[in-house]
Parts: sequence; C-alpha cells; structure tokens
Amino acid sequence: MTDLDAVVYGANELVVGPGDPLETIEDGAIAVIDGNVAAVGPTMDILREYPTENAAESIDATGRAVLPGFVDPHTHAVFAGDRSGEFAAKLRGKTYQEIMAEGGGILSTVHSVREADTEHLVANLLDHLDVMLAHGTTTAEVKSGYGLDTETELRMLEAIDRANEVHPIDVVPTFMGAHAVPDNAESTDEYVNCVVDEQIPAVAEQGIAEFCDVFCEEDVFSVDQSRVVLEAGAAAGLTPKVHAEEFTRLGGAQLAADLGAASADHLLHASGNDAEMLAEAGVTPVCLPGTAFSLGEDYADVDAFRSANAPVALATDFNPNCFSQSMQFAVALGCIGMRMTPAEATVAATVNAASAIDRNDGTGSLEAGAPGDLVIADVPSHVHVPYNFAVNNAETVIKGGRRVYDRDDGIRDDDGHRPQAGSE
Ligand SMILES: N=CN[C@@H](CCC(=O)O)C(=O)O
Ligand SMILES: [Zn+2]
Repeated sequence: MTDLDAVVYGANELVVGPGDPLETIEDGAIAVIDGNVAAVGPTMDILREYPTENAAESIDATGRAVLPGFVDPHTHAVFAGDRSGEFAAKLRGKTYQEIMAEGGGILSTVHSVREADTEHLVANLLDHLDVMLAHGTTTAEVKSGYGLDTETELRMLEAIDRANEVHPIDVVPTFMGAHAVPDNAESTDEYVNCVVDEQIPAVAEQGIAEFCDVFCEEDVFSVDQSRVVLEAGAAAGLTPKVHAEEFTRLGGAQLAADLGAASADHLLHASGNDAEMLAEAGVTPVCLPGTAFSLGEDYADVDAFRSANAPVALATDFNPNCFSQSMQFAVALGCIGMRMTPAEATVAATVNAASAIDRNDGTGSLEAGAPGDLVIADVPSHVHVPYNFAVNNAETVIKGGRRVYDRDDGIRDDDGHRPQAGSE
C-alpha cells in the first residue's frame, strides 16, 4: 500500500518548474505519495485520481500560489556571538576588509564559536533553520569555517549533522576550513598546510561533509592556495565550491571552472568571460544579492550570465555579516537589485539552487518524482512573492509530503520535530 501523504488543490497558480522560463498550472493541484510528487495537474483531474479523503493531509489552496520549496545553496548559518556592532560601524563608513584587518569580522565569530559548546551551536543553528523554514526554505547548505582549527571545524560539522537529524530542512554540510587565516597562524601557507594535512583528513574520516569551500580573495587565500585546498578536498571525496570574485577579480571563477566545482559564489566582480567559462564547465554561478545589499556594493551582472546561458542560482549567504535567512528576500533582491524577472529569480531560488549543491533529483521542482517539498504562499502568483517584498508570504510549508510549518500553528512538534520556542 502506498501512502497518499498530501493533496493540495485549487491553487491559483502552481509552479511546476522551469519551462520557458516557468511551467505553471492554473487552478492547479498536486498529490504527494511516500514523500514524492506523484502527480501535478488541473485540480479536477488530480482530485478525481487522488480523492482528498484518502490523503493524510489535504489543503485547499484557493487564491494561493504553490511553489517548490526554496533551496538555499549558500549559508554560514552555524555561528555564535553578536556582530551587530560591526553593522553600526559599517553604516558609519568602515569597510568589510577594514573590519577584517582589525581582527573583527570572520575572526570575531571564530573567537565566539571556539568558546561555544556544541550544544549551543546546535541550538543557535536550529533557531535559524526555524526562521528559514517559516520563510519557505526546505533544503539549505550550511558551511563550517568559524573554527579554523581541526577540533572546532569538526564540532561545527557535528552541529550541522545533529541539526539535520532533528530539523525538517534537509541540511547539506560544507567544510570551509579555508574561510580565513586564524590570527595565531604563522603564515597563510602554514595554515593551508594545516587545512590540507590535518583538517581535511579528519573531516573525511568522519564522513560529515559533502563539499569543500574556500574564500579565494585578496589578502585571504590566493588562487594557488585555494587550488591546493580544493584539490586535497576533492582527493578526499569533497566536491569543490569557491567564494569567487567577491571584492576583487582574483581568478576564483576560472579556478572553479578548472576544477569542475559544483558552484562559484558571490561573483560581484566576475566578467562576461568568467560567466562563459562557468557555463562551459557546468559550474553553477551562485549570486548572493543580500551581501551586496548589506555591504552597499553593486550587484552581480546578471546579463553576463544570461548571455552565457549560465543557470544562475540565488542564495541568502546568511551569516553574521548578512543577517537574513529569507530566500523570499533574496528573490526580491534578485529582481529589484539585479533586474532578474520574477520567473528567472524563482528558478534561481529553486531548481538552479539545487544544482549548486548537486541535488539534481528534481529538488526545487514539483515534477512527478521530485521530493514533495513545497510552499503555499498567500499571494496569487510567483510574481507577487518579490513584488510584495519584505514580508513573509509563506503560509504553509510541506516537506516530503508532511506539513512542517503553518503560519497559524508554527512548526509542528509531532514525530520528533522540534516544538516552537515557548510552547513547552
Ligand atoms: N565572504 C566570505 N564569507 C562570508 C562572510 C562571513 C562573515 O563575514 O562572517 C560570505 O560569504 O559573505
Ligand atoms: Zn559565504
């Protein structure tokens, strides 16, 4: 016997996935069986084949838009401490690099994370995942990189693993020991050796990361140093990712293309040639408009990626320097800041984002066979999500066919899912 988990029907618009550029169904419905999409189609057809009385969950989505759950392919969501003081300093004109050079920024979070116990890291991460879920994110990548020593990097990855076990969001772990050079290192080369000789083998032995990322940037890790880290990671089974061309055009995009990385991220200073190289190598360009927005920088040039036919993804880059967990906000900035069409931004935040983290099993779409991860938004169409920006349009979130968030009930606490804060 198969289990009919959920039937959602009567949607004003159901977004199935990319088409030209979006495939949608008017008065659409979806049936989820055993965690995966069994069928999408017009409400009449779906209800005839999948009567609501057979479904564990049936939802009338009249007047609503139903979209694939958002996929956030770039976050630094596990951290401790408070950097709101830097926010105020940046508003008075200090740059991100000046703060970093004074030992603030990433290094300030490193100090807080080294002092925090693992329980605390897990609790903080779960709180942030709750906010992401409530805004419609059903899959999220999370990086380590605020430990910068073997023990703390492993503790961060352990926190990610433990959060993944108990939270409805699928959490994808990335090792990022090469996020910054710790202040006690003798030199960058010496620290690169520590990442390659100690951290990567320890991470591989535990089997708790899927990707290896590096901050390829002037005064952080050079292209050559980044290559050494990513090649060692790849040899240990970790797929490369690159923080590339964020503040300067150093060559991280070319490196990502050379290594066949899963993604190259930031790309504020990438050129048209970089876009073509990434497209040819099948590397997903990930744009993080929240970072440009919060730093007051120019946005990435989406025209370059369009001309190169590169499948741009969007992510929040949620971290203490870019404090937004909302993919809806990333989509709004993709449109309003980068001039993406709402359809392009929707594809970028779902199926292209899934491809940036190697989830090419239909994640980010609602085609038959895809995971039953979806958002019911109380707006009439996907266009209204960025159009009605800076509010939470997600009303109900379904993960693997189960209702895991509802605006009225909060996050459900049955089957081991964590209760809402204050509900005990
Ligand atoms: N650019 C490097 N890393 C992060 C910022 C991390 C931080 O400032 O704590 C990013 O992707 O934006
Ligand atoms: Zn980042």
